Amino acid sequence: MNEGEQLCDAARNGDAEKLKSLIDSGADVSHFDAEGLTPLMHAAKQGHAHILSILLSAGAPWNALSPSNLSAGDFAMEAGHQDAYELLLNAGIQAELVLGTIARKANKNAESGHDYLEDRVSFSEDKLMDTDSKAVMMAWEKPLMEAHAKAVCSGGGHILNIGFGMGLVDTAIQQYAPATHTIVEAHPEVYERMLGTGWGKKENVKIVFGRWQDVLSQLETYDGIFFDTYGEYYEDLREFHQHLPALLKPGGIYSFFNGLCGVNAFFHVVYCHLVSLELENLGYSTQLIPLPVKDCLGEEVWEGVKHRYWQLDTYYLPVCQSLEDPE
Ligand SMILES: C[S@@+](CC[C@H](N)C(=O)[O-])C[C@H]1O[C@@H](n2cnc3c(N)ncnc32)[C@H](O)[C@@H]1O
Repeated sequence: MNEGEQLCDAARNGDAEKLKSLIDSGADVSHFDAEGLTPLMHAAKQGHAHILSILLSAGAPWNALSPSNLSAGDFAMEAGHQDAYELLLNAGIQAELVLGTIARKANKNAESGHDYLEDRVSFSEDKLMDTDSKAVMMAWEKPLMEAHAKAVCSGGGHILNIGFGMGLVDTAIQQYAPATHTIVEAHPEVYERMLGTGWGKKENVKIVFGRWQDVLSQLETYDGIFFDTYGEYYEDLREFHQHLPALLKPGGIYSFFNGLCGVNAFFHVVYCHLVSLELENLGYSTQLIPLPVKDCLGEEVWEGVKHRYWQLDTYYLPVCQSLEDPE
């Protein structure tokens, strides 16, 4: 048995002494065994929290994935090992807080050669697609969009939505008859379709055509704000959050499409915590309201769609409000 296999064995058996001596002699803590599992995954499956600590301190990656796309945190979560789960969760949050920004920026720069906004899009009854057969927006999200609209319109007044897509959230926002309803949309064809379907003629609607990053000076202050763009990254969402203090009125409600790492349950939890922490640092509390989505997501929903951007059973709808707002 090579050192990597021995490490996996020691992790599985909870044998700290053996594990430490293997690490000291240079065994690779990020080794994948024949099943495609790392020592961290083995320890997580068994709930050996002390082993996880040793491995993480020795540099074991918290976010390695098994062949079935599960991380150590997913294994701990599935087996109900609470201590192990919390340890991995903290490790994930810390790693993303410290190193994530740098890694994500590098990733964004490497991938940003292709600009969605310059591509054609195609509309059908149940989806809006880009040229790469990736879904920009899908009709299964309608109940989610209605819930977002209800949240951001709960105080009435002036509402801002960033990203029109299929107009689902905007249609729902209109039901609340806001005093004004501003929509920012950057894609020329989506914008054209908005005009073609009468959105430009609605009395309380103001359409701002352009990337939100470029039209901030045309925006005012709002009682409710919703953010849901496409072809952007977590860093763009973070950047938008920096502008919240200038855009959201005291007592206002902010929400965003929470598709963060929507294909992996544990990464999703890490990112829900991360975004809540980052919003807290900006002075906002975040409540995550669980909404079951399993029933709206049959196999047929994804027919012809290249990337299943959501694979989880529960959607956590964020409702954010200033921590300092009067009750
Ligand atoms: C996921 S869709 C929004 C779906 C919408 N919430 C709905 O209910 O149908 C994202 C939209 O954001 C637009 N978009 C992408 N990047 C943008 C940006 N930087 N500024 C404004 N809109 C953007 C896209 O063209 C697309 O129409």
